[in-house]
Amino acid sequence: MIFEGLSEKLQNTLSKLKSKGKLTEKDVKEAMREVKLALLEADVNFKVVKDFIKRVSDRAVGDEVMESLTPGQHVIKIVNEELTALMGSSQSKLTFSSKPPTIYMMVGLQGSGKTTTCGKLAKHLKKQQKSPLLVACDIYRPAAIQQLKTVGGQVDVPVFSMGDGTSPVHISKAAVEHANRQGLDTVIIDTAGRLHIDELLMEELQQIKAAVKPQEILLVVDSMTGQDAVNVAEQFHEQIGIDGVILTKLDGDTRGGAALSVRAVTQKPIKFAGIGEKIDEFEPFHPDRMASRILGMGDMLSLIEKAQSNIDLKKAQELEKKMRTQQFTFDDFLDQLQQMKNMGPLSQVLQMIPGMGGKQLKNLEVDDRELVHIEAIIQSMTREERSNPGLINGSRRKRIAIGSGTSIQQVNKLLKQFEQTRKMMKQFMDMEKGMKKGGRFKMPFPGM
Ligand SMILES: Nc1nc2c(ncn2[C@@H]2O[C@H](COP(=O)(O)OP(=O)(O)OP(=O)(O)O)[C@@H](O)[C@H]2O)c(=O)[nH]1
Repeated sequence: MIFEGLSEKLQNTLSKLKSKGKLTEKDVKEAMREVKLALLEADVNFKVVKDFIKRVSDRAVGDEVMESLTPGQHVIKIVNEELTALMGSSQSKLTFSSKPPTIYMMVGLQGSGKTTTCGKLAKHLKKQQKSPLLVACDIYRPAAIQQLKTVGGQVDVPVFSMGDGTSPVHISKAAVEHANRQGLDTVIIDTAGRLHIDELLMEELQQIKAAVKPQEILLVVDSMTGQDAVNVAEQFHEQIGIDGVILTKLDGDTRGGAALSVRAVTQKPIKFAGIGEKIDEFEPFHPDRMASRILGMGDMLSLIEKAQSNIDLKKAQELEKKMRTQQFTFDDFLDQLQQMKNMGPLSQVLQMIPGMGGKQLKNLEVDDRELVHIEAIIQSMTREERSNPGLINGSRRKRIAIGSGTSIQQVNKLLKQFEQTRKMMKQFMDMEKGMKKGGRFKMPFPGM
């Protein structure tokens, strides 16, 4: 999970301060020592840590404490703001060229996740009503061209390739001409990677850059490599000049060092984060939300955005009506489950809820497999049973358990949970009715 160790340590340290009505200089010093250790252990660049601690300490002593905050909360606020600033303050969006096609040149070491990320970026652009073209310029790794074609197929984006017998400079120029002819407005060039930075690679990248004058050169780095990722970024930037960074594998067991130092070291923004192997597991990088996630303050905004892009509004309205009239059935429940699954693994979704970081999540033991069981149980019910669960007597329960490959206990548990959810919804709806009208965010799925 992203920043798990760092999150836990920072939260522990800062929660000690939270409850204190008054902070002594010693309290702050001690907390900063712990924050420093936590950051170093998370593999954050030493100089970055030093500057960070200095800024936070200066502000903790110098800034006036807001009336509404305790001194402890004030320090947490400063740490949150400084973590955000460290990662770039605000979201840095992709830029587009005024004269299409806009060309993005993707660079990075072998295995960083470049090819996969090209596909993810293409899908992201498609969602913004763009028509991208993927270009296969990695002619050295035997499977790279085929891999890009597969990724292109997955996202339904054309892939331009001239095989491995033509120079990448020539391929990229021809691809831009092709995009022009076909009216494609964005071009994503997948360049070759190497295990280490070498002169030949850099020369080739410089030549492609000179030939197609990309709008942005985006460096793909593997966040699992920590400090190395930052060194790689520094070298790429020195030699070819990059415009932004895409951090991959933030879902892995990363300590977070790369995410926290790459911006400070290169002065180039992190534009996107890869958070899983699947094409959809990709999101714009928001420094403020990431900082709140690290500090266990949750990330409600990302969650709401995810819900908004994955949940069918019309269905949500119908559902609300059903909840009000207590007609919510197992079919609706299944529908909700499926929409929720579209939002990504449950553990990731829950992590965005304030207070759901680290330990709490572990205690919950969220298990996506359980969702699969629930789905199987509902699918083994007849249509009548789904709309009228009261019908499900002992023998029906047995049949459903056998049909879904689960046990009677699991079926019983689900029936009970369903009944509770229904009741809870009723209460929730009644409560809402009693509240004054306003633009509230409606809970999109049951039980949360
Ligand atoms: N967990 C996780 N895996 C990722 C992510 N992005 C890419 N990967 C995986 O990383 C591995 C390497 O990805 P590729 O896209 O083949 O890497 P590449 O950088 O194109 O490699 P070269 O073409 O050799 O330069 C693959 O197994 C991907 O599925 C991510 O965000 N999270």
